[in-house]
Amino acid sequence: MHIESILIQPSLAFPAAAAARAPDRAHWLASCVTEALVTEAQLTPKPGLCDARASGAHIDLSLSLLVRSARDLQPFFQRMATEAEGRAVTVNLREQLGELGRQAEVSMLRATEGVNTHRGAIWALGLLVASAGICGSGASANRLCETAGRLANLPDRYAGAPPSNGTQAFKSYGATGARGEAMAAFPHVLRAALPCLRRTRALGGSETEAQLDALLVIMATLDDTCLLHRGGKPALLAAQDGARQVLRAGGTANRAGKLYLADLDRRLLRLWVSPGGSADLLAATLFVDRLTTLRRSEP
Ligand SMILES: CC(C)(COP(=O)(O)OP(=O)(O)OC[C@H]1O[C@@H](n2cnc3c(N)ncnc32)[C@H](O[C@H]2O[C@H](COP(=O)(O)OP(=O)(O)OP(=O)(O)O)[C@@H](O)[C@H]2O)[C@@H]1O)[C@@H](O)C(=O)NCCC(=O)NCCS
Ligand SMILES: Nc1ncnc2[nH]cnc12
Repeated sequence: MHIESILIQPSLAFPAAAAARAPDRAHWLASCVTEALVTEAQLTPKPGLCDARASGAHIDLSLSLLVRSARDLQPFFQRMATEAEGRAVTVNLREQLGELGRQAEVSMLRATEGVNTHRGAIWALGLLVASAGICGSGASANRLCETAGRLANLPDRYAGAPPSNGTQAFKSYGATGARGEAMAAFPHVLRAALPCLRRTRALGGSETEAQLDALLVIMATLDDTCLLHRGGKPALLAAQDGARQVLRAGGTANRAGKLYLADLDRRLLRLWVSPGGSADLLAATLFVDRLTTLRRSEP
């Protein structure tokens, strides 16, 4: 291949020095993000969300669209990991990641013909994949979330402040949404979902049951702006109460828990609301779990 044609390839458009440092690890990290997003999308039956059965409380979503979106985003996550590799947590890095995040959002909307499939996931998993680049292999879940939180707390001069569901949810309900969760170092991932995922597995539950329980434990306390902006406080409370009811019944590995889960799904569909932020945080949990339990497979 001629040198000029290499230089204009989009996948090589980022700093050559950074790309040369650890392309294999960045590629692997990005493939773990995609795997986490696809696993979340395929997980069935999720309450109110799009899954392998149906579109949930969405007219414009499908499992194949979520999978396409997850695959489309992989090169952006790889660039975020490459960019962060071995760097310190600085405003400069935060702004570079913000630019990549905005480019990823544009690409997602192009790939899905305007459907917002993964805006929250780009934010949460973008910060976490960058954190994995900064921390290097072998970092604990605690360190990964704490480093991602430090990045989220830094200002990004170029972010702009377009009106969004998040800003509206903050004005109306004081909910800090996706920003607040990241700035607090992902407490729903670290202290709720990850322990829950591992507990259900340890108790002999199936992988599906463990992932569903992890989703429900997030839903039980998260101020999910997707629920708030479509259904207000009643939708948020219905989702939180319903999730707690399943967990109190012993989770989805139990018969009663399964029945309450089906009940919750019906309630959310009746209200026509969907916990999209909780779905993103489940994907974030699966990513952190993958990085902290299968270290031997890291390049
Ligand atoms: C910093 C941003 C996240 C700002 O975004 P925004 O101001 O909109 O903030 P939030 O609403 O709080 O969150 C954005 C998305 O995050 C998900 N989410 C919601 N609540 C939480 C929560 N408590 N914790 C974590 N994550 C949360 C959620 O994403 C999912 O839902 C989306 C689908 O929603 P839906 O309502 O169906 O569709 P819409 O089209 O939005 O609604 P309609 O109006 O059509 O009804 C789907 O995307 C899921 O992913 C929230 O939507 C961030 O966006 C930002 O600044 N980005 C720039 C890039 C950047 O800086 N990146 C940094 C490095 S990676
Ligand atoms: N499975 C899903 N259904 C609806 N919205 C989502 N956002 C992220 N994952 C989702």
